[in-house]
Formats: sequence, structure tokens, C-alpha cells
Amino acid sequence: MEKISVAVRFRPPTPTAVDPSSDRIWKVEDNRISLHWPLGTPISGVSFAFDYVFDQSYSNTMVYDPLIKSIIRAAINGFNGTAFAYGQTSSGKTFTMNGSEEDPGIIPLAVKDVFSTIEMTTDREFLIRVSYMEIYNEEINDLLTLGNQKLPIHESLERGIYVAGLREEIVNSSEQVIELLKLGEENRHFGETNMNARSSRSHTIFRMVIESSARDSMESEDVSNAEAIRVSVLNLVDLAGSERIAKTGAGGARLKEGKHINKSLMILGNVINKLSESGKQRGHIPYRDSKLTRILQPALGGNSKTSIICTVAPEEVHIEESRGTLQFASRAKRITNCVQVNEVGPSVLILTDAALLKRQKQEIEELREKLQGSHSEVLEQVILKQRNDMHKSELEREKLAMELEEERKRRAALELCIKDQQKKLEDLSSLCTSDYASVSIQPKKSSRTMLDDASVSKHNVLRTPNFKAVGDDFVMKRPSCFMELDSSPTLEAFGNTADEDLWMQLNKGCITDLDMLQLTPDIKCQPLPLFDMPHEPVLNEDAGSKRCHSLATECDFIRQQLEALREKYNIMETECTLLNEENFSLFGALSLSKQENEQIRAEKEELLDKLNEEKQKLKELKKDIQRFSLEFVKKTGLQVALHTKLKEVSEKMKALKVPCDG
Ligand SMILES: Nc1ncnc2c1ncn2[C@@H]1O[C@H](COP(=O)(O)OP(=O)(O)OP(=O)(O)O)[C@@H](O)[C@H]1O
Repeated sequence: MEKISVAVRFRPPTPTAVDPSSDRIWKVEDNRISLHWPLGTPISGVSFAFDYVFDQSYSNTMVYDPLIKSIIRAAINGFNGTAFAYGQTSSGKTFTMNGSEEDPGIIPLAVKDVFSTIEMTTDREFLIRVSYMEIYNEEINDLLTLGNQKLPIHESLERGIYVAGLREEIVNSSEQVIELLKLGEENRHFGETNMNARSSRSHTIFRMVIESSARDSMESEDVSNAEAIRVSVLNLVDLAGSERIAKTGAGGARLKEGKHINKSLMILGNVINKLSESGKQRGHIPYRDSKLTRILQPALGGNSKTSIICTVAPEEVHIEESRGTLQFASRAKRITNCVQVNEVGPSVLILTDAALLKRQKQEIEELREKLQGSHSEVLEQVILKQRNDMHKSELEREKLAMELEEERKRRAALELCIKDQQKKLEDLSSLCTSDYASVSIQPKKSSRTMLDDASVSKHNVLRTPNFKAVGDDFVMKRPSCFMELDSSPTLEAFGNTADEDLWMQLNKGCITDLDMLQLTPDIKCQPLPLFDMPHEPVLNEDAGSKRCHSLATECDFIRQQLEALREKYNIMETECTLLNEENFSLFGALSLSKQENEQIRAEKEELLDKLNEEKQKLKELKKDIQRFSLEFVKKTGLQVALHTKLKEVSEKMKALKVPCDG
């Protein structure tokens, strides 16, 4: 059992951000950190102790030596190892893990250390494989092979938890690994936020698998001499930083990334919390809640030597986040891992009648050749392409569906608008009717004076004050010269008279009698005093015709608008239909590509089965060879023994001078 080792590292403050006169400050003394008021008094309850605390004066090498070096040594000796950087955005995680030209980070230092150590370990032979992956928006992408994305996590008895389909490169030198790391960095997701010009938008895991076997055992023909093979996994992890959306100013893609980052870090926090509790309270550990915790499962409470470097931004504005990081670190400190060397069991050893690692390398080469020969690589490429195509068309389909939905909404809004316009038109028409009615009050009544109507007002009903007696000629037949016009003539053209057709058109064939309006019972209005009533009506014909004209123009305008809207609506509808058709055909293409994909997958599986069969045969052949060679050794031994015995007998016989014929 071994505790996780936890270190805290402060990055240098940004030059503009610190104001020593008013800011609270973090103080580092040995391996203790505490928060102080500007005048230096410690703030109670904010003090933490860790295995190591590195202030801003520490270089990456100074962090590496006490914290990581021992993990690398252990990994070379067959123990799993993990180191990861945790902290809020812009606190220096990537700087710690990757470093710079002048101050290389933990990953390049570890790579160099691995190769220099194995070079010095002359009694063992090593085989090193590396892989580099990122978890971006909860999907695993291979950083060493562009396009190798959305990889699944599998678990098996032999391999434990692993990422299926991830490229593993056999490497012989640190330079080769550094080149691969550069390639991976190019493929990794970075983005600019308010807090960091080059913010990591994904968690990355750089992995080295170190296999080794004692040199003597590989050269020895004697099976019993053979020693176990050690296989260890070293994970070097650069987590994306937790971030407050308000501070980073993230929107769009950045926002989506931020949410995924925060969620997976929260799950990591939950796992750490659970693991930090004592055995009985612990309960279920939610490793499966995120890809990050699933992959790091062995490093958290499992079989691994683990170090966590918690990076902290020292500025006053980040104090709350820094406290969060330190609390996370304190909990992580309580976790105990169960570390043991990983040795491959004796069943494998029986087969090692020659240099096992060499043979493994050879086998890998053979398998690779076989795979190439069986076009599996080509097939894999096809599958990869199909998967990408499928992904693309799914994205396209989603986009189309969204567009369709928007069109639908726009259509509904248009329909509403049209209805609204129709209503307005109807209101306007009825308004026209009533206005015209007020002007074209039955000509026969025109001779009636206000005094005549006083009898009506006596019954307490409304009489319009704008009433004007109009001449009998007010509504007249349309002159023949207007019959050829495309549009109705304007009302000014009539002077004091209105055309009968236009009249009908405006009133939709319904002529309202003003007297009918006057008798509307609901409107309670004081009758105008008869003596105040002017003998001449207030509404003159000019004002009436102007009003009519403006109403007609308004009517025309609304009608045009309505037409334009109808046209737009029709276009939208056609577009919608087209989109639907496109969507349908895309669905067709998608299901076709899925089928093809299935077929290819089946072919691949068949090929893999064959490959496994061949491997099995190879194993059996090896067993046979082993058996034969043992038999051979035994028989040779017997022969030698027989020969020695014969020699002894013949010498004895010679000594006894017994004639000997053979
Ligand atoms: N110890 C350090 N010494 C000098 N500069 C540092 C140190 N730590 C961080 N920096 C600088 O601070 C900035 C932010 O650091 P970095 O990108 O490593 O943060 P991060 O925690 O990885 O952020 P994110 O989570 O957004 O990716 C960089 O410009 C980096 O060079």
C-alpha cells in the first residue's frame, strides 16, 4: 500500500495582476502553504501541508527530480506509474507537463530519463511502446494518427482497461519519442480564452508501455532459468483546466468544451472524494462516469505509483479557485494505492526457449506483415473513412433538421403575420364602411336638419357631431373613362363625389346607414345641446375624401404586403419541401453507409479470427518445438549416457582381456 504523492506548484504572477498593498497573499514555508492578509496576518483555516510545495522559483527539472524520477525508476522495474497536473485554467499545467525549449517539462524529462536508465540497465532487454491520446468533449482521439477518433474503451483480463484502436508505436530512442510528441501536440485541441491565449481544450494522456526481460534468461536455452517479463504502464497526463465561464468569456465551441472539461473534472473530484474516505464509507467509486476516470482507474486507488501536481495561480482574483485546487489536493493526499510489480506469469515462461523479447518483436513484425498482406490495413482505412463519412453525414443531418425546424418556426410566424394582416385588412374594411357611411348618409335624408333629428336625440341616442348633409349627387355612376383603368382612381379624382364601384369595393358590397350606427344602444354619450350645435356640419367633404384616400392607400399597401408575404411563404414552403427531400436522401445514404460499414466490420472480424487461429497454431507449433527439443535433449542425454556406459564396459572388457567385437 502506498499513498499518492501530492505536490503544489505556484506559477509566477502575471505582472499587472498583483497589488501587494491590497492583495491577500499565499505564503510558502517548506511544504506548507497558507493564505495571509495584506499586512501579513495569517487567515485562519486556510493552511495546507503537502508532500512538496514548489514556489515560482522552481524550474521543471527541480519539480521533476524529487517528485517524478522515482516513478520513472519504478516503471522501468515493472511498476505502473502515473503523474498528472491538475489546476484551474492558466495555472501552469501544460507548462509543467510539456515545458518550453529552455525549461523542458515532465514529459520530455521522463522520456529522456527512461532511455538513459534502460541504457544503463545492461542486464535486461527492453521493448518500449508509446501512444498519445486526448479526451476532447468526452471523446477519445488518437493524437498520433489524424482521423483516428472516437475510440472506445475496452477491458480484458490480459490487458486491463485499454483504448481499442489506439496507435502504439515501438520506439528506440528519446528523439523518436520527442518527434511523436510534437506530432501529437499539433493534433491536440487548443483554443484562446480570456484567461489563456493557448488554453488546452482537452485532457491528454501520453503513455509508455515498458516491457523488459533479463538478458541471461533470453539467451539461455534452459527453460528453468528464464525470468518473468515485466510490463508496466506509465501515464503522463495534462488535464484541461477547470474554468469559470464568466471569467474565460467562453461562448460557442469554447463554452461547449468548457462544460465538458468542468464535468469530467467534477467526476474526477468525486472519485478522489470517494477514494479519500475510509474503507467502509467509501461505497461505489464512479470511475465509469467519465472517460478520464475510467482510463485513470488504475492510477486512482489501483495498482500504480501516482503523483499529482496541483498548479495554482497566485493572483488575488483566483483565490477561490486556488482554495478549491488545494482542497482537491488535500483529499488526493489521503488516497492509498496498492502497488505491485507486473510480471507475466510462468505459463508464458515455459514458451521462452529463446530470447523472448526478440521473438516478440519478430512476432509483431510478422503479424504486421500478415495484416498488410491480408489487406486488413486497407480495410481499416476504409472503415475509418466510412466512420468519418458517417459522422459527417450525421452532422449534416442534424444541421438540416435544425434548419428545417427554423423554417417551420419562420413559417408559423409568417402564417401568424398573414392572419394578423388579414385581420387588420378586415378591420380597415369595416372602418372604411363605417367612415363612408358617415359621409354617404342616405341622400334622401340630406334635407333633414339637425333640428329634425332632435326628435331622435330626445330618445337619448348618439348622433355624430360630424354629420354633414351631402348632396344627392354624392354617389354616382363611374364615368366610362375610368372603366379602362388598371387600378381604381384615387378619391381626389372624384371631388365631392364617390364612384359607385369603388364604394362597393371599399365596403365589400355592404353599405352602412349612419342612422344604424346612431342607434347603437351600448354607447352612452351625452347628447349634444341643441342650441350649441352648429347648423353647418363639422365634417366637410374635403376632409372625408382625404381620409378615404389615405385609407385606400393604406389598404393597397397592406394588400401588397400580404402578397409579398404570401410569395415569401410559398418560397419557404418549397425550400422546406426540398430540405425534407434532401434529408430523406441523406438518411438513405446514411443507412447504406452503415450497412457497408457493418459488412466491412464483419470482414475485419473474420480476418481477425483467422489471424487468431494462426496465432493459436503458431503457439501450438512452438509448444511442439519445445517438446521436441526437450525430447531431443533427453534422448541426447540418454545416448551420451549409453555411449559412456558402453565405453566403460568395453574398457572393462579390455582390461579383463576379453576379446571384444564391437
Ligand atoms: N512555472 C512557470 N513559469 C513560467 N511561466 C509559467 C509557469 N507556469 C505557467 N506559466 C505561463 O503561464 C501561462 C499559462 O500556463 P499554461 O498554459 O501552462 O496553463 P494551463 O494550466 O495549462 O492552462 P489551460 O488549462 O487553460 O490549458 C503560459 O503562458 C505559461 O508559459
